[in-house]
Amino acid sequence: SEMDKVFSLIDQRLSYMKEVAADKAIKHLAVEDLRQEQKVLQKAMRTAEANHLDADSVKPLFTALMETAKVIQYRYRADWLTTPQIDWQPRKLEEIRADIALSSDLLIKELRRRLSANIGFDQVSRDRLMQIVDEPKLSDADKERIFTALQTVKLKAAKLT
Ligand SMILES: C=C(O[C@@H]1C=C(C(=O)O)C=C[C@H]1O)C(=O)O
Repeated sequence: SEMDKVFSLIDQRLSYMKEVAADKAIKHLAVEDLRQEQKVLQKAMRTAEANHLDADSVKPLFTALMETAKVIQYRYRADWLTTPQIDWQPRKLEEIRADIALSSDLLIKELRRRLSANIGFDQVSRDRLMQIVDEPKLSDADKERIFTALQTVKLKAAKLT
């Protein structure tokens, strides 16, 4: 439903991580790419600013999203050490990253819509997040981190002129 849009976009962003992990595993690349993380964070803050959100307030959210993105990748990678099971062809990293960026942009726009309608993140919405973000490699504690970070996102303060 409309109320769950934020959570399904977060789930969508996380759903790309198995494919990212597979491409990196095949190429023997590290999971963590700090240069890319810097880019993702900068872009999220710019997009937030353009969407009337407080740019600094999206930092904890994107930090939590990138942390959980790495958690998922590390867990798949660990599994694949003992039971190699990449019997499919992942897309190139740049292609997957374009999809990830699209999910991030849509998430920010949806956050703006939601906060502008004065809909926040209460206990009921926490339970919805727990249900909708159903990435098998994430624990409830991982999801709880995302929820806590979501609660700090705020609209830009109105300018006093
Ligand atoms: C998803 C990736 O893996 C990690 C997670 C990132 C993210 O969530 O945006 C960015 C860089 C990596 O540290 C990636 O490399 O693109």
